[in-house]
Amino acid sequence: MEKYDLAIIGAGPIGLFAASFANLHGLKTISFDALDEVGGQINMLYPQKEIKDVPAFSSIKGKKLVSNLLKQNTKTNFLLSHKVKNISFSDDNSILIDNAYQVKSLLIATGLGAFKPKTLPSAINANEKSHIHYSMQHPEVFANKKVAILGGGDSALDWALELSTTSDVFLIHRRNEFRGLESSVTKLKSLKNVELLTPYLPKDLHLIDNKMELVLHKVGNSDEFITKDIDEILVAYGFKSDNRQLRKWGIKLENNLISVSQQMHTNLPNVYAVGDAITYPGRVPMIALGFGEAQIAISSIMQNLFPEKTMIFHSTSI
Ligand SMILES: Cc1cc2nc3c(=O)[nH]c(=O)nc-3n(C[C@H](O)[C@H](O)[C@H](O)COP(=O)(O)OP(=O)(O)OC[C@H]3O[C@@H](n4cnc5c(N)ncnc54)[C@H](O)[C@@H]3O)c2cc1C
Repeated sequence: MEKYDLAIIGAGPIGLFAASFANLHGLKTISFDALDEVGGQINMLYPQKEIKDVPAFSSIKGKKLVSNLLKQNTKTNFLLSHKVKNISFSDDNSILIDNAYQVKSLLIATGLGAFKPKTLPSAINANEKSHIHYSMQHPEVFANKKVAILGGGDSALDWALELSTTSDVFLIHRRNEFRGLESSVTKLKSLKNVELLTPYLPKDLHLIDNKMELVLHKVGNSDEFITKDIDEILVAYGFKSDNRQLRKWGIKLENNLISVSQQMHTNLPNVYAVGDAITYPGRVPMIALGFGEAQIAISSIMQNLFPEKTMIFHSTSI
């Protein structure tokens, strides 16, 4: 049985920062994530976005923020592609995770839950699958190609803008209106290498000689179809998140989010929670706010584990 002071479930931005702050306090920490890479929503949804509201950076690319957070984690043991399914409590109040890891404290930083992309409903064979993508983690795959982006929300618009610098883009949405910034739509409409196709839905896909034909059906008009030659498809239909296990673990939820005290403590002994997984009056889903919650949680955990220690936050007082 592996033993740790602290386990963190979720290696999104908030779990990553919590782990590095735990490193600073000398806590032996293990961090789990269901995905095969750290970075949570940033990595999956907007690695190329210039984030402008993280303190001390006038602007920082999502990907860079995640790699900076990872660099601060010199001592964390990361266990990726591991979705935590079970937690149970021993008589000494230690916590068993998936019956293999024994920890003194647990920090839940699972965001809205383990997420999976909403996939294309049409039947797709294995060859075609290799041309269908659900994230922009590797933008180089699309460079100098014809790319169909499916969807009408923020991610579809951001990805279309990003790829318009390197590729020919078809942005395909089932409605005439997009659910995102009007300025992004105006900008996309002005670009020669971007075609907005609305209201269309993908109907069929053929892969012939490594070239794909995407057949589109005009919504509301049963016999109007158009065909586009494309190289890659980027699906931006959003993600399904699953945090059902929280209920199973006995954690008190409010509107499917975890209720916490001001110390980020849940209703269970030695179990804390931070980031988009939690709720309290006035909370907003922002990275900087989650970083502060991580500091509160780790400080509470330190005080709980080592009550005899005086927590020194700064050696000089004012
Ligand atoms: C398109 C978009 C743009 C955004 N832009 C900004 C912005 O500019 N500025 C800003 O401040 N915020 C922004 N946000 C919000 C920000 O991304 C979130 O507030 C932040 O990601 C929350 O971090 P988190 O670590 O709490 O959760 P997440 O990033 O959701 O990470 C949670 C992690 O937990 C893992 N997980 C879940 N369940 C389990 C399990 N059972 N076992 C193992 N692992 C599990 C998941 O796989 C995931 O990696 C944006 C969000 C979106 C969608």
